[in-house]
Amino acid sequence: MMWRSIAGFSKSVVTRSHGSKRCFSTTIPGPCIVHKRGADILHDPWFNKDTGFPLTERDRLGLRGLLPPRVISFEQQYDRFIESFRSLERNTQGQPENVVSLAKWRILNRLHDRNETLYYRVLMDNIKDFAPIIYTPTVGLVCQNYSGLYRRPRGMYFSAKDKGEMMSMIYNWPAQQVDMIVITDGSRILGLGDLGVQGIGIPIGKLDMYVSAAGINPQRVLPIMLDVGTNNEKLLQNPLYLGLRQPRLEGDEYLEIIDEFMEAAFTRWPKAVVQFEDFQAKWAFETLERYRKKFCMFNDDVQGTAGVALAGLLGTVRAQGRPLSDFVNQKIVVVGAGSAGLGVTKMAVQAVARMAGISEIDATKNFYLIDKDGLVTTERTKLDPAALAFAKNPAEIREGASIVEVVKKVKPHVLLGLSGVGGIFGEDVLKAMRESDSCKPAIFAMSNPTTNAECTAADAFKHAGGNIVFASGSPFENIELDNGKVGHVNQANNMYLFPGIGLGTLLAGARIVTDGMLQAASECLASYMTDEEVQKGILYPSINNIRHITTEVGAAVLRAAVTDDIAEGHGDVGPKDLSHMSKEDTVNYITRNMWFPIYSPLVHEK
Ligand SMILES: NC(=O)c1ccc[n+]([C@@H]2O[C@H](COP(=O)([O-])OP(=O)(O)OC[C@H]3O[C@@H](n4cnc5c(N)ncnc54)[C@H](O)[C@@H]3O)[C@@H](O)[C@H]2O)c1
Ligand SMILES: O=C(O)C[C@H](O)C(=O)O
Ligand SMILES: [Mg+2]
Repeated sequence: MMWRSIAGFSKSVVTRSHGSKRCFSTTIPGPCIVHKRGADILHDPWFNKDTGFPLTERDRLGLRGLLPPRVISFEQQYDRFIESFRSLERNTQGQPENVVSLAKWRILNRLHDRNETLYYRVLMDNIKDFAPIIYTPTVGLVCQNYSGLYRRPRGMYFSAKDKGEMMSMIYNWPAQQVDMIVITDGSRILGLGDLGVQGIGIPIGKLDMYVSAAGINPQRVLPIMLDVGTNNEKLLQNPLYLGLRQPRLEGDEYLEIIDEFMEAAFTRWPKAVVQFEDFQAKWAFETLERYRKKFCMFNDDVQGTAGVALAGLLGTVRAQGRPLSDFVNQKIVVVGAGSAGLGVTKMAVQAVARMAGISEIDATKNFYLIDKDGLVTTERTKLDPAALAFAKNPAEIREGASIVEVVKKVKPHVLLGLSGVGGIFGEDVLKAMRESDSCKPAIFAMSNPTTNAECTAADAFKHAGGNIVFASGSPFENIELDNGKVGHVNQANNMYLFPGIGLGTLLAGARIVTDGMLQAASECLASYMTDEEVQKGILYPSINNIRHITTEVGAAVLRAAVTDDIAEGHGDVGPKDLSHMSKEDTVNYITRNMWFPIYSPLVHEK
């Protein structure tokens, strides 16, 4: 059931990702063993080639007569799909944006359901156009409407009703091997809140990025929905809602379910990597602490986001023309003290402490944390213990001060939003950033999807000025400035790190994901951009380069796992082999192990 990775072929693919031109190699891929015949193959998206089955293969697999006679090449199938996508774009012009976005998602999803090889090929080669559909922002809309959009199952569902059954249920998954699992409980889907079982769209979208960016074999990915109920009244009232119609489990009842799932998953696939995604803050932190030393897992919202944000923050120092060591003097206001905001603040404070050789307590001096009740100070009652470390002295600025008050008083170098509240960086806040102590103030509106971004790119450049550095979690177009220059829009999204973290961890055979591995990932991303690019305000690579940056991040993560002495090797490659690899060898090893979508000859085996 397993497709071999195509040694020697994918390397050219990784470097090729610098451009957007597609190419179809003539390299002959290794065979793929299939245990079914006839129509069963046509109905299995892992093996299906649609009209692309060569005649000899049709004979061997019992497909003769089940397809129209003409054999269509992969290239022709590709072109045909792209043409139907473009024609959909033309035909839906002028229709409401949500309608168009969902229509585009549907056409891609249908291909995903039918022919995975072609799906991933069009996704990879057109990632800039298609990521906003299978990932943020459209994936948010899809989750909101999932019960209505649902046609076919994808991934696995473990519900509170499955208690005691999970160890056997996990064997219902048809693939022998699973490398990457992305799990959610649907409690905080992007900035859209509790979407219950409908949050399954997020693990699916994240794993699509794993396949396209990290070359994880799509037969070895597993999206998981842990349905412990929902507190979303609208969903509970919706007769079409597909999840458990009960309030969310809390406390030990909740933890017992997730413990059982983790035990089951790692019993069947001891070498898998599990990514936690879009859990509400309290469970994001609690599960991370509970499992990070026991299982090979990480939390993308807490740790992936932190690494991406830190890379961007270091980029803003370079963009100001200052040495990186000046990071310790940057004043940073973080709006949003949840799983993402706290993760970012913690990692950035640790970086300051390291660079300045000071304690983490002293390193918090230049950080200001704001939540829904305003500036967090030591005067705050009922403060989340994780936020306490960053609470200010109210003598400096009053408890609960608003964003605009803090910005006016602090004149920060960076204003970073992870609040989930759309438009919260209003005109007054953005205009106040003009008084920043930085020559290139940075505004990071990182909340997703687009409607939940703290401000739009256009508003940021209009009100805060053309000299800002801007980044958002969901994509915006670059802005044409009045002076004829371009206001560059960066996408500060954890997609630049999580695929590489997962890939490096997997190929290292790391037992756990250490802070050293996460730091290496962030540093790799930070140093990826050239000085020339950062001077122009370009802090992150183009999404067209995501496969290349992911390879580099994967190599950095793998090497950090070796340094931390937790790499146990992968397949035939043992820990000794890993430790003897040079940086270049590591990149080559990673590249060789990345899956690439191309039709392999199918060989039937009983
Ligand atoms: N760009 C990325 O890569 C990325 C990564 C992770 C999360 N996010 C986005 O960040 C957002 C938050 O995610 P989270 O997991 O931290 O959520 P969360 O629910 O854990 O935290 C939200 C925080 O925002 C605060 N908040 C709410 N309303 C506020 C207001 N009016 N003013 C100031 N603060 C307010 C809350 O008090 C809380 O501290 C979501 O929109 C998510 O999509 C983006
Ligand atoms: O999913 C994304 O686009 C980023 C992030 O994980 C989020 O929760 O917003
Ligand atoms: Mg997330």
